Amino acid sequence: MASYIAKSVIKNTISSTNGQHLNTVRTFSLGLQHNQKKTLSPKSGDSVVLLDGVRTPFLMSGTDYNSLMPHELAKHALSGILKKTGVSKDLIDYVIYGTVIQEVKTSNIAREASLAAGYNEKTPAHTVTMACISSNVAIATAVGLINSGIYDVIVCGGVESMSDVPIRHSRKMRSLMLKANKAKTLQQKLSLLASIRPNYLIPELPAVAEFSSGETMGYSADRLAAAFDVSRQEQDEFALRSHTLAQQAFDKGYLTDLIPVQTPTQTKLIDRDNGIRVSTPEKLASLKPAFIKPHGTITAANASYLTDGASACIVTTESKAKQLGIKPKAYLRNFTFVSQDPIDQLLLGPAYGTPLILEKAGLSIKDIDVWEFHEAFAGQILANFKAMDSDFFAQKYMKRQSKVGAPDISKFNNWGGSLSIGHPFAATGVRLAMHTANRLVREDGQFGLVAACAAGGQGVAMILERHPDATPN
Ligand SMILES: CC(=O)SCCNC(=O)CCNC(=O)[C@H](O)C(C)(C)COP(=O)(O)OP(=O)(O)OC[C@H]1O[C@@H](n2cnc3c(N)ncnc32)[C@H](O)[C@@H]1OP(=O)(O)O
Repeated sequence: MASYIAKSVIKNTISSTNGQHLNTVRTFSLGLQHNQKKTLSPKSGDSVVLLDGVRTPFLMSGTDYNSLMPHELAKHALSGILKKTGVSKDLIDYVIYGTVIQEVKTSNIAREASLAAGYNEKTPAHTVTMACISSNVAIATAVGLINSGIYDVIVCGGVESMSDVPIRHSRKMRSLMLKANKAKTLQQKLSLLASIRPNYLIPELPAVAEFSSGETMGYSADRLAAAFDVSRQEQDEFALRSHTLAQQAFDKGYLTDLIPVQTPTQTKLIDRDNGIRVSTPEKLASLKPAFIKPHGTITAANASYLTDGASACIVTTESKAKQLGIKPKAYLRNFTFVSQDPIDQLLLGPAYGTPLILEKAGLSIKDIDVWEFHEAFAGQILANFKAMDSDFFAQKYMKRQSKVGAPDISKFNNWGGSLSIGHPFAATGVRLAMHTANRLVREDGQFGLVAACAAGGQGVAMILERHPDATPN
């Protein structure tokens, strides 16, 4: 790690195909050339950087964040990022914040959470939603605003609370209640009351399902795993790997984006994720299928679970970071969003996004030192690997000449992932970016690739480059 920071560089600029400058950098350590690396830098102007990021502990829904409204949970991340970086609230130009299952009372949760966190009331805030990649959208939007010279310092992030999802009356009951509101006489009110039928009282529960097909994410993942011939054992092994690596990363103190939370109803400080659970192959094998019964292969243990949590990060320019005297974590080099058939390719965002982003950035799979994919389901990750490693898939579905290849597993989600750490939908994007940035430092890498799938058959891929001044804390 120290060797990277101490390296001096000689840059030979070569124009890459996408118009970015692909610089060959000769690196030296203790005066000896030992390595050759390349760096991506913008053609002109400042680089956009991920200054730093934080997240609350991610908790299984229905546990210690039970009593919090989502904006109350989000405020911990929003105040936490200011505390961690020392950036004054008055320097924040804008806030972009994601959420997926919206609390109707706080539809612009970005604003409510900023106010709750004590941000300057003069700082505008808007909410974004793109399912599980909402905080990736927040980051990408910030990069655009900064690159266009509109703002300098933007806070991005996301929150999800699955402990108190909006449960609605049935459509018929809602319509009747609205009519009752307008009824003028007692007789009109009584006649509406008399029209209520027992089935009107059945509530509408939100489902983690695709609107266009009605299929749950789990059901779709089960079909995907079967289509790519991913076995139950492979999925269980991957899930166990995720939990084991997350536990190790926590024990070693690597999860430095984690900030403790004190809720009004809890006396103890919440300072760790509570869904990490290193089990045994036998226990995992004993679990029943959760979605397609009785023959499906997705279980509670090889699926991500319903999670509460919030994240926040600061996106700014390299020169602004320098002016503030803060060492950035990483450069935000490039991103792409992808979209495909939401029925059969719902969860294949990483397979579609990875070759595109590598091409855009002028990199190859071998240049990636750190891989961070969102683990919606173990079967979904392994299906993505198979798709990425298939010439047939590349040619038939992506109209590409050949496969991009699967990630090197020794560089993949080395601190666990959404299966183990949890997946509060809109908060996960920042968690992925921070794991990437912090792993690049600890693992002495240069480029990290973040990718995730999202409802609607959408996905994201992003390239981060380690900042030479970055520290792991
Ligand atoms: C783009 C995207 O991200 S799409 C993904 C969106 N997210 C989703 O769709 C969420 C998917 N997950 C879910 O819906 C739920 O977590 C489910 C349906 C899979 C499981 O829910 P539940 O049945 O409530 O899970 P629960 O926690 O009770 O666990 C069931 C059993 O598995 C066991 N179990 C769960 N996790 C583990 C584990 N890691 N190791 C060992 N056992 C485990 C539990 O102990 C329990 O065992 P028991 O029956 O012997 O008591």
